[in-house]
Amino acid sequence: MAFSQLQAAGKQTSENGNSNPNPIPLTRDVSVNVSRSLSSMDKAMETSIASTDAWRALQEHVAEIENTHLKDLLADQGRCEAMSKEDMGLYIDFSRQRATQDTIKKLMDLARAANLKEKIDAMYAGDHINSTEDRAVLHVATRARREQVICDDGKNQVPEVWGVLDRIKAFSEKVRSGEWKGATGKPIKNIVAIGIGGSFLGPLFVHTALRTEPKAMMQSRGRTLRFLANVDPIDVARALNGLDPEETMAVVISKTFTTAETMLNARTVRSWLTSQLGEESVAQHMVAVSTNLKLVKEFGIDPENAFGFWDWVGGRYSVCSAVGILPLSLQYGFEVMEQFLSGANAMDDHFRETPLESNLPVLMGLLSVWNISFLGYPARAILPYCQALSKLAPHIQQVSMESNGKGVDINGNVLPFEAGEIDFGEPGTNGQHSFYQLIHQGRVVPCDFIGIVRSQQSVYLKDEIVSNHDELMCNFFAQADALAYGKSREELRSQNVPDYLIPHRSFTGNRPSTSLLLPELSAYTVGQVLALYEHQVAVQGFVWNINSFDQWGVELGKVLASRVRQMINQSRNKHRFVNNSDGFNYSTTRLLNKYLQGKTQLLYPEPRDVFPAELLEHNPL
Ligand SMILES: O=P(O)(O)OC[C@H]1O[C@H](O)[C@H](O)[C@@H](O)[C@@H]1O
Repeated sequence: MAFSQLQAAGKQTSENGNSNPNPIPLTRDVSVNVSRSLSSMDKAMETSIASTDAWRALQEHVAEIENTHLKDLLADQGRCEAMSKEDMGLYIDFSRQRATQDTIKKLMDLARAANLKEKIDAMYAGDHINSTEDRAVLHVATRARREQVICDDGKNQVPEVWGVLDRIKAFSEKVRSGEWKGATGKPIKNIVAIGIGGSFLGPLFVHTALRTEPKAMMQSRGRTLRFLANVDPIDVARALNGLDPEETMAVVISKTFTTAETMLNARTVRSWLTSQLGEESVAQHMVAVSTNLKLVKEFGIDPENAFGFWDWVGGRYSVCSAVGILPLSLQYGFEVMEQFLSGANAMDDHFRETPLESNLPVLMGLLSVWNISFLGYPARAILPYCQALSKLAPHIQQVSMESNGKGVDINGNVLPFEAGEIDFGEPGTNGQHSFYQLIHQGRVVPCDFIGIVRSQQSVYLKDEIVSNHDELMCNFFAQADALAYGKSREELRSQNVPDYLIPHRSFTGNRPSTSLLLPELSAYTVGQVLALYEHQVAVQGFVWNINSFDQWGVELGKVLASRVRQMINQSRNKHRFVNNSDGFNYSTTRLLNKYLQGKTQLLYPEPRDVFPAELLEHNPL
């Protein structure tokens, strides 16, 4: 079946009917949107997954689930066994989700109604499922084994992928061994990776995950990897502070090589380098990763020092391409990064080959659709009990929210329900002392608890009854049960809690979570976790029938920022403030003028060619 036919998912089984037994308004209230014509809404409903029998069966099933409590569901051992899965060393326990085996069966029907399997196959087959940009979605090819065949437009992409990986291996070994010399003959010890969004968050997540992993740690001894993402000059100062330009290499990472923030940061760092090492130093001190090698060359970076990737890799899915593998290989060595790629590849195989019923990303994806679209829980907390995973949530935020934060389906019809998920998270136990209060007694936020069996670092003090890592993991086990079971008023009474405190100290429980247990946090398992979450997000999007691989929503702000940029430039050059004829609304005009007035009172530096290195010297951080 062609992908365009798959997109009409749900039509086959559609029987119109608008009854929603759910007390929560899970479909959009279309009556308030006057700009939306009835016929377009009808069309949207007709083609939507929400019009299928499978969707309606789940809506009706909500009432049954509302009559259950997790403390009872957890007493059913058969259910718990059926709802725990283990594969590739990963153990995932879904038994604390507000779902029964019947729910899973109904979700499988939904997956079939959405043509989920066919859509997964279409992705691997290189169909242009990113239809608004007419692109294939093949990040799985960036971690394919050498002998795999993954085609775009009939051409196997894997040899090109390995062509770049082989170059990264050779280049990183040259730099790490000291054979590659900086402009003054010193070896390169520090890497500053300049990039934002997908050209930053994935690499930062993996870097943070590996910093304390024993093998990676050994490989990175004496080396520094820093990231420069924000266009804020404060971020420049923090990224460069204390680095010796003679020993520093900047890796400019940008899929498009046009992103305003990245390009200004790249020019700023170039100026920092050349002001101290001379114009010619760019050749030894700046390299690039991009799909736009023409612009890389125009920027002044030697094409020999540029590492390409392809338009079939979405920015937020690009960490396994040169975007992540180049800076991370420079820091940890290519061998470590190859392990990471293998882990992601293993999860890719699992996703493609495992029947839906035991497919980990599919189950995670379907259960999150259940939580969001049926139970009415739009948020999810990602809670790793592992400090090394502290940048997982920020990365998944982009993967998930930029992918599925959409208002129309893949055919452009307004969605009759809210898609997307609000993701956030912090490592445990830090989060417990911050936002868990809300999760325990306020809003219901389904949680992903992630625990590790063998910690990257081991501390066991002599007089303690458990090791430090055991202490951390006690919380991993306890929190999931606290959310599920809660604490009843009767229990509190039996503990002689005074009456007036009982409402404050009781917990409803029945709050869903998933527990994920990894044997260890190695480069390999980091790759597995990455791909698990990427595919979960794809599953959600495939079921909602949206295009998870474009991101038009980020454009409007960029266009408006460029108008403001022109205005500020004019105001600086012509020493004037904004007036009514400049085309800004009243509020923005006032805000801009407040800003410009404030700036005139400052001793503002004149534009200059070189980065004011003395700023760093005078302001040690
Ligand atoms: O890699 P670049 O082309 O510089 O893009 C960086 C980022 O730009 C935009 O914000 C997009 O929404 C992101 O998806 C992308 O990752």
